[in-house]
Amino acid sequence: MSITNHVISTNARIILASGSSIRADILRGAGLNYEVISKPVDEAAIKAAMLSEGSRLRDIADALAEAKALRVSRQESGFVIGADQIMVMDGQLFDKPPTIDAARQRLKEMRGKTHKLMGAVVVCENGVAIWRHLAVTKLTVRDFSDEFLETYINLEGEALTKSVGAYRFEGPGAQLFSHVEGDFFSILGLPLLPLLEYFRTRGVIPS
Ligand SMILES: Nc1nc2c(ncn2[C@@H]2O[C@H](COP(=O)(O)OP(=O)(O)OP(=O)(O)O)[C@@H](O)[C@H]2O)c(=O)[nH]1
Repeated sequence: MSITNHVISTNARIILASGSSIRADILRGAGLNYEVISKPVDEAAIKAAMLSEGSRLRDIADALAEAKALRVSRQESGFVIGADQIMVMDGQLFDKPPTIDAARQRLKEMRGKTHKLMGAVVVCENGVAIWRHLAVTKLTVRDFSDEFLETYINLEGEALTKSVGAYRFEGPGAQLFSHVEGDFFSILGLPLLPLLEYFRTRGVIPS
C-alpha cells in the first residue's frame, strides 16, 4: 500500500495496540497521528477457553481485540485501539498459517470456496472498553491453477504467514478472488471507517 504521511490534526493520544504492520499502515495512510504499543496477550488461551464454552466465533474476535487493547490501556493514557481477525470456512476457525507451506495448503483448501473474515476492533480508555465494532466480510476464492498459486507464493513469501487468510488482499492477492462482500480496510484487518466515525464523535479528529 502506498502510504502518505499527511497527518490530519489529532486532538488526543491514539495508541495502536497491535504488532500488525498493515494496521499501522492503514492508520497512517488515513492521516492519523498515533503510537504503536503492543503487549503480549495469551490469545490461544482465550480462544481455547471460549471455544470450550461454545462461544460464537465473532465473540472470540471481539474478546481478543478487547484483551489486546485493555492490556495497554491499563498502563497508558489515551485512546487505545485493539483489533483481531478470525477466518471462518466450513464452520471451522483458522489462524495465521505458521509456514509458507501451510499457507500453500490453506490456499488450496480455500480454492473455489467462500470464507468469512470476522474483524473486531475495540477502543479502550483508562482500562475500560468504550467502543467496539465487528465487521464480517465474505470472500469467494476463484478456482485458480496450481501454476498461479506457485507464482503468487513466490511473490509474497513469508508475508503469507502474517495474514489470517494466508493472502494479502492488497496487491496481486486480488487475483485470488472472484467476489468479495465487505469493506477493503476490514479485509486487511482494521474496520477503519467506523473507527474514524467514532473518533469524530469524540472530537479526536475533525468532522
Ligand atoms: N496485509 C494484509 N494483512 C492481512 C490481510 N487479511 C488479514 N491480515 C492480517 O492478518 C492478521 C490477523 O491476525 P491478528 O491476530 O488479528 O493480528 P496480529 O497480526 O497477530 O497482530 P496483533 O494485533 O498484534 O495481534 C492481522 O495482522 C491482519 O492485518 C490482508 O488482506 N492483507
